[in-house]
Amino acid sequence: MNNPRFPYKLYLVVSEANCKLGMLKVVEEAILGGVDMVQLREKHLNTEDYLRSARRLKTLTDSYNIPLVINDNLQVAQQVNSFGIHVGCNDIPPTVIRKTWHSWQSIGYSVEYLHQLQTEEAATADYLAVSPVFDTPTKTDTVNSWGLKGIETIRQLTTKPLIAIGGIGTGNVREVMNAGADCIAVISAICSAEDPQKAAYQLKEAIIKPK
Ligand SMILES: Cc1ncc(COP(=O)(O)OP(=O)(O)O)c(N)n1
Ligand SMILES: Cc1ncsc1CCOP(=O)(O)O
Ligand SMILES: [Mg+2]
Repeated sequence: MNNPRFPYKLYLVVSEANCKLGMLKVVEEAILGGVDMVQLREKHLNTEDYLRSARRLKTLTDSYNIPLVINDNLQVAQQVNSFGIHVGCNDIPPTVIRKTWHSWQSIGYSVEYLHQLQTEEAATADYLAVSPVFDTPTKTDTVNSWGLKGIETIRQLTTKPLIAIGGIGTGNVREVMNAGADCIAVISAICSAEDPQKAAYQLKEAIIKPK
């Protein structure tokens, strides 16, 4: 499905720890391979170190005109003037972020429970993440794996852009898109690849060329 409000198809989520080849190298290669949105997700850094890392990454993503999203930390997101912020059920609510966030800045919100779709928080978000689609060792503090049926259900209940995340790779990306996702977000499929550019290219091809 092509959504003019959300043109991004392949969304890379990174942290220094997840990128054995080095985060900046992985991100640059992934952009060259076709990634069109990047999120910095550092779960264990203090705000000062998170900000330092975010500034370095923003310089790189800006040089390719690729939007940068900051996970969880509004202070870091504001200080680097990021394109977006991504939050979940246990983070700062989208309605609170919206009060200080520029209208052009994007808010992503993870959907872990169906009832979230009826909330002001989901209504305020610019896009929703179906989180996680499949079980993944990369994030284990999850409540429910939606599966393909879950994407189909959520697709019928909202017109917001849907990002699918969790356990997605070249082997299942097409069925995830066919179930109704607008965009695929990955960590290990690119960050753990020996050749991140090739991995990104293959994912993007599978996303944009339906078979
Ligand atoms: C694109 C995207 N989707 C989902 C998540 C998960 O967010 P959250 O539920 O807040 O969990 P943490 O990432 O903070 O552990 C995400 N980060 N990005
Ligand atoms: C951050 C996040 N949110 C839901 S699943 C997940 C991890 C996705 O990692 P992978 O692509 O390696 O399964
Ligand atoms: Mg979070």
